[in-house]
Amino acid sequence: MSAPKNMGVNQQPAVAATGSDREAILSTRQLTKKFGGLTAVDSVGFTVAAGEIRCLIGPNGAGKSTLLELITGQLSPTQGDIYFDGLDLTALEPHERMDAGISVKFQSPHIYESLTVEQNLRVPLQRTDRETETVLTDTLERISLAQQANVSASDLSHGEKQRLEIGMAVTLDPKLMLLDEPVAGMSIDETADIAELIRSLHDDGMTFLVVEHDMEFVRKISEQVTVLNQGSILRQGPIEDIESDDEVRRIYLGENA
Ligand SMILES: Nc1ncnc2c1ncn2[C@@H]1O[C@H](COP(=O)(O)OP(=O)(O)OP(=O)(O)O)[C@@H](O)[C@H]1O
Repeated sequence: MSAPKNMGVNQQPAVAATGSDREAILSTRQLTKKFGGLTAVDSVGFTVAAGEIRCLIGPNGAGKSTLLELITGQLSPTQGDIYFDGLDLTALEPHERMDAGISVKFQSPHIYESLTVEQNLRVPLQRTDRETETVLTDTLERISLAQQANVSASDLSHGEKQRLEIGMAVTLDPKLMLLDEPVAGMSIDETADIAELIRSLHDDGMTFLVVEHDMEFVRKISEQVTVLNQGSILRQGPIEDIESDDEVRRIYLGENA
């Protein structure tokens, strides 16, 4: 997708270019990140509609994680802008982006192994004025870990740890959740649990941008898919169009479908 035309520095497109008439919640304009001579993200103009689950796929090294890190503010762009929910995020610190309503779950678990499940969920809640006990009860139910509330996080399975970390992000009630390969290394049952969790959060209005290689999982959760290749958007559209696209199959899906 090309960058929206005639857009001033502080404007964002009102409508997501996804074939949907829903409002855009996230958009980037000419977003670029160079590491020395390598352009990891190359002038990406990209829009996610409020309330959608968008999957971002592409070969290893395509720039998917870098794009997420630009959105969270872990990385600063070499060029370009990021707009979220009416705000120009580009110069904001990661914690300010979190306060604006963006939560992230990176690829490797970032939980506190020595704390219990419940204690882990209390950590992000310390920075909010949300009603802690109600949020805790709701979140434990939602991530299906109510029975393990007092279990040490170190004793959880891989899938449970991933659910706990998504739960930690959910306690902040984000408008947009970024997930980097949430089902990597999971069993079929664990993967199905995460798909169900994402769909239930989506039903409650949360927007998702999910980087994933597992196409079975992508099919389960996402209608619109963006394909990144060598830092640029190669294709964007409904999952069935993406899966039948010859070039996408040649560079990526041939091995992963
Ligand atoms: N901090 C960094 N310093 C230098 N190069 C980097 C850095 N981070 C990423 N890269 C390079 O940028 C390119 C894009 O990497 P990125 O991790 O974003 O790809 P990806 O699509 O997420 O890949 P994967 O599917 O393997 O996770 C790669 O060539 C990678 O080696």
